[in-house]
Amino acid sequence: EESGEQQEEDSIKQAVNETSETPKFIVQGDDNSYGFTEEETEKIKVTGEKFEFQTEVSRLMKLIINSLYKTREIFLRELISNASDAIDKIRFLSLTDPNALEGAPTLNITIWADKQNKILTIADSGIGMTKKQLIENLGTIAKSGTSEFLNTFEENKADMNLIGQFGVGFYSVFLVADKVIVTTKNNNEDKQYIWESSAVNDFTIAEDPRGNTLGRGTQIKLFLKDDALEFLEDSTLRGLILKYSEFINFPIWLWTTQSQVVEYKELDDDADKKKESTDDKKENDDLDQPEVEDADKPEEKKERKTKTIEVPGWELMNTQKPLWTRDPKNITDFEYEKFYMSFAKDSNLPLAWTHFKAEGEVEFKSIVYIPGKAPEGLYQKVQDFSRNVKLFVKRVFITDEFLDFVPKYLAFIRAIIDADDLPLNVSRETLQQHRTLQLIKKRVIKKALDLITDLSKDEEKFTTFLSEFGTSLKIGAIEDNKNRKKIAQVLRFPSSYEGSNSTTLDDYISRMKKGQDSMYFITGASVEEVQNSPFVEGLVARGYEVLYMVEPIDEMLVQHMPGHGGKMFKNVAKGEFKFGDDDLAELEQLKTKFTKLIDEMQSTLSDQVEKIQVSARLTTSPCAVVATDWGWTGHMEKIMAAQPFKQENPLLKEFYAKQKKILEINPNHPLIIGLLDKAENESFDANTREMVRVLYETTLIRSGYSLKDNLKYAARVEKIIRSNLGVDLNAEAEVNVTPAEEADKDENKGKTETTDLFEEQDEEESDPTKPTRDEL
Ligand SMILES: Nc1ncnc2c1ncn2[C@@H]1O[C@H](COP(=O)(O)OP(=O)(O)OP(=O)(O)O)[C@@H](O)[C@H]1O
Repeated sequence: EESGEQQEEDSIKQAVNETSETPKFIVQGDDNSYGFTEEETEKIKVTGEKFEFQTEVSRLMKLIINSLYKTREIFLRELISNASDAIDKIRFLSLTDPNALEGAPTLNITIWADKQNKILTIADSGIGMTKKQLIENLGTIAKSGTSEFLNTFEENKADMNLIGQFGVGFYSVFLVADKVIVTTKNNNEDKQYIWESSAVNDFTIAEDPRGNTLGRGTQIKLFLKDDALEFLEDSTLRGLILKYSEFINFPIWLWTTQSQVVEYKELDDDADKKKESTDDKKENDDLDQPEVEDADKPEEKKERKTKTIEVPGWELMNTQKPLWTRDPKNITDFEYEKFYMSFAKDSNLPLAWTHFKAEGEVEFKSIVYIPGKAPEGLYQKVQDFSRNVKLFVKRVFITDEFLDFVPKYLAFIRAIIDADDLPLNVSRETLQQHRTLQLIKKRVIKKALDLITDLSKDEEKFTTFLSEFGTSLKIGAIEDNKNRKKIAQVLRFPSSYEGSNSTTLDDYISRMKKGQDSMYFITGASVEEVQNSPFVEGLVARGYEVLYMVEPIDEMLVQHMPGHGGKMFKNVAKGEFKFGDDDLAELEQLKTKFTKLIDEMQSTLSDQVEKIQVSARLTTSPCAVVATDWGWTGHMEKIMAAQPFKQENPLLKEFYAKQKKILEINPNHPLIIGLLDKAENESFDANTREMVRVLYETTLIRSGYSLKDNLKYAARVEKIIRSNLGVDLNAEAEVNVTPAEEADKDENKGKTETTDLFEEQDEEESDPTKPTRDEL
């Protein structure tokens, strides 16, 4: 194990050494600083082509320029992240093209501040951009949803921190700079180009008059605003780079001035000369200390002295040992959280994670995260691929453009995968089909589900999880045959059990009553609706528990997942319903007792009802409408009515809608007993039949169905009210309305509000008790 770790360590070191060569020494004011002679500046002016920014970009720039955003330092995070992406890209190309790195063999990011000219420069030896890419990448925003983002931004000053997530990170440079020059060189073009903008409506692109100075890569110069000069300070930059670049896999070098204590031998007669040539303050500080020692050791006085000098040079800011390659034992939660926020570009903390090393059939290291919040549009397909999984091979970033690496229902997880056994010399497409990758997928899915199962043991966290990703989990139970059982174990539903707002299916099963062979459930729009449903009352009264499936997806879930733990689901609003054997015998007796009534009712409702039967499920309601085992419940009917289903499959819809229903009657309800009386006494007259129809339609409503003909129902109810009040059934309301007159076309002409007012005043004036206008 240990030697494995050592090997690992060595191979990382090797990987880093390949790329961590110190950048060349720079001198303030040379090419690396302002960079252009007057002549060159003139040439750029003459040859530069002007381009308009896309409208969205201009809108965004305005927002950024006028923003009083407090943490404008994020611009550095965005630039470092772009630089790192650009190096990832060229490194990936170099795997198949050995010449790709030739132009600039050292892969790194360099940052330096030119205090004199107030310029901050960030450079990388990444892939660089061609002229066409410059125009596209730094002039337009391709990402969908940008307009919506800008709208919310303009309206309520949304969090500027989100800028990176919208693929517009580059433009954040205008938070701190009023002019930006981007110099870039890509292998596919001989020329090096200069992009320049002062954040107005346009930008210019010109060929670099200095020629190819970069070799390859991109250099971004920010001409800092006067209120942003803090970003030239070593200490500020050092702090920010440490904060934002901790997980960048390439060396980041900062040009700093470091204090160094140096020892030197002093010869008596040289001492004074030296003193003059160095900085006063430093010299005094340094020379004070040794003097004490000098008294003790007079003979060394002339020999050794130390002093502090300021040495400019490149300082390496990061260690680049990727977090996933480290031993989980030595990684704190805080580090995992920071890493997540950095690689997932999420400003929310992750909810949970698992860090593992897969061995055996396939070997890889991985960290799988569950985010704290569901990303926007989780269920809408905005891109063909999702960027939720980042694949590395031996720490080289390969791709995050996977076509469904994980099944859609797990699309919310974020993962880093670093494999050792994938071939690097194949295209990304071929790679996606590779057997090893298929094995990796399987492992990652299993780990993600294990993580969810573990999380389900933490009540608080799991509640958050379900409110964010509960629907995803149910989609999983519907779509993923192989993992359905595992997913079903963590599903939760509200139920009638002591007002429980969530129970697992296993817990439900453990509470099932003697002789109960299935898990009772009802679907509906809300817990309030279903718990008062006639279908639930009898069961709850008998002490049975009913699961409340109140999410739209639940109907589909029970269709695809017919049961769990050896028990089937049973929709209490559907099909036959029987309890124990005692109940059965009693039902048989009741059936005989109610035959007459059932026959009468059946003949009344023959066009709508397939069957009428004595109910075992009702207690307080007189009756209920039950769907056949293969028919739709009222809730399902409503869901289907809301679907654009009609166009897709009109025949199927009609088939279901025409399914006749079952009417169950409650043998203990006084209304039913009253009707039985009528049936037995041969007094089931037209009036009674009408009542039966109203009773049936009212029951339809109570059972969650909608009526086929609301007007007919209303007319029937009115008839009953009339006969109860003793009002003539045919008496009509006296219609006594004055028809509106045709407007006289001339009447209103020229009449304005002022003339109306005058008329009123004139009337008032004619009152003799009131003073006249003149008197006033
Ligand atoms: N240093 C760079 N080297 C090469 N290309 C770059 C560099 N910086 C930016 N780009 C190009 O410009 C594009 C736009 O950059 P921007 O930061 O605005 O968005 P993004 O990087 O695509 O999205 P995000 O900010 O979410 O990472 C990038 O996609 C990339 O193609």
